[in-house]
Amino acid sequence: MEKISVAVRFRPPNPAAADPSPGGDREWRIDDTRVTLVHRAAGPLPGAPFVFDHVFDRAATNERVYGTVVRDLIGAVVDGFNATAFAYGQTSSGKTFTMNGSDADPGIIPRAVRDVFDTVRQTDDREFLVRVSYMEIYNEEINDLLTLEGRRLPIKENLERGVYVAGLREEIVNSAEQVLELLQLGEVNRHFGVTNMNARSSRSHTIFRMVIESSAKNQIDSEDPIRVSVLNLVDLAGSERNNKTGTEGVRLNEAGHINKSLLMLGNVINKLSENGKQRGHIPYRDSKLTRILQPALGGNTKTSIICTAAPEEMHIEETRGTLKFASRAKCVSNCAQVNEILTDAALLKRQKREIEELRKKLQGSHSEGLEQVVLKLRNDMHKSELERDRLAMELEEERKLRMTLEHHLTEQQKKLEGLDNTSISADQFTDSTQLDALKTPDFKYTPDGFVAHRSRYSNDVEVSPLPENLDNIASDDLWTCLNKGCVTDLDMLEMTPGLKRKASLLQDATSVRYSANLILRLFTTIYGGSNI
Ligand SMILES: Nc1ncnc2c1ncn2[C@@H]1O[C@H](COP(=O)(O)OP(=O)(O)OP(=O)(O)O)[C@@H](O)[C@H]1O
Repeated sequence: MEKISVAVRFRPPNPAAADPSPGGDREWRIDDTRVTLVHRAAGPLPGAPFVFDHVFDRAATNERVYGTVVRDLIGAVVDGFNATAFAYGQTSSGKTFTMNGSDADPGIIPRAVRDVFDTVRQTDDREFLVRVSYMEIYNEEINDLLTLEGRRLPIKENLERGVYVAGLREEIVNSAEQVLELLQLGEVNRHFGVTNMNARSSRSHTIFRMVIESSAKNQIDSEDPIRVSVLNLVDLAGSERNNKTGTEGVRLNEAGHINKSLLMLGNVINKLSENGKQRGHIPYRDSKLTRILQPALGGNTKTSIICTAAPEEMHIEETRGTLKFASRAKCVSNCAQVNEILTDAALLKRQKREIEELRKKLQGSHSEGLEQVVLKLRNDMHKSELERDRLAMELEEERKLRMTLEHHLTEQQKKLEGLDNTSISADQFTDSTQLDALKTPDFKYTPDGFVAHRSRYSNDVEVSPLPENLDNIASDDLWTCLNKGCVTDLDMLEMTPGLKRKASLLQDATSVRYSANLILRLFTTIYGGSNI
């Protein structure tokens, strides 16, 4: 953001007046950048002095005014910034003199035109295309000053061009002389009128515009954007009081339009000068002047205002009004930036370059450490994933083992229940031999048969500790391990003929009990007793 630059210029006392001296008791005193109303005899009058960026007295030449206020804008315009300079002030205060000047002392416009071409010539690395247009706003209508056909031109607006005057002629120019010739043509078409205050009074606001396009001469690098900037040099019509100017008829009508549009300009400046929160809506659309100047007032433009003032005491109130306007304009900020137009290819190339720059930054010393940290984290994460998979596999195997053991347990329990429910009565047997065979051998006297001594079965079963890893032991070994102390000692066995079916029933029952017992212990050892 940068503030609008504001200068005040006092013209010499009107040489055309009967008494060319300022006259009266009061006068404006200039002290560097301060302007104070003083009484010639009594000194400063009540009221704070006005302070501006620059103040020029009657002795100031157009050359000095241009060099102080406008020259820097020309360099900026050639570099791609928009710029606007305009003269504001009451009628006959010296606006046209400041903008156009005289043969002896050319004004801002001819000086700016020459400077633009000089600067373009000095810029070796770019190619330029310069176009000019010249228009006036007369009675709130826009006329093209470079052609008589361009009358009542409409203002339009779109995203690409912003606010523009449709149908305005733009001449491509390549020298200052060419532009100055066009300007002379425009002056012929411009509305002037005779008033009591000015023999050649501007009855319209004029806007001379230079559009400057440039691109890099060396097109090897297609990334270079095209720059398009606009320089507006504006000579406003002056506010006037009818009783002073003595206008009537056409002139009165013109004066009404002039005063109204200047009032709108004042409103826009007032709004823009207010604190951001209170500012609210800016009434740019209330007049054609403020619409066309919109970018210069709070927009993307470097702007300088030269407020011209008359020194005579009879114009003190008008001058005070001009100084107040200038003071408010000083509070307005613009935000100017280089206007670049990128082709698609240029845009792509620019983005690629930005990515490359970011990548290089990442590879910088600081990011090297970061990359190592990232690498380590990635390795750690990979290890964690492997560990997670291994645990998942182990869990799955344990689950399968548990299911198998549960299945065995269920089977064995079923068998046990089957045995418990088996009650054999003596009636079921056809002879007593069969019945005897079911009796405990120890209590049966069988002199000729083999009797297996079962006394050992009453001993407590000694169960060996379970191996930690069941998979490492062959199933037979496991069985031996599990049944240590329970296996029948064959040497101790006395064979006895008996009822095979019944005997096998008993043997099965014994075997099942042991198996169930062992599986139960196995479960208790693996999962803890509560789960079973
Ligand atoms: N700084 C100056 N030095 C010498 N003469 C000046 C100066 N300023 C203005 N004049 C003269 O004063 C008269 C009025 O000036 P000018 O026409 O520039 O006023 P203006 O503000 O453009 O008026 P209007 O608004 O009516 O067009 C002209 O004769 C002009 O030559």
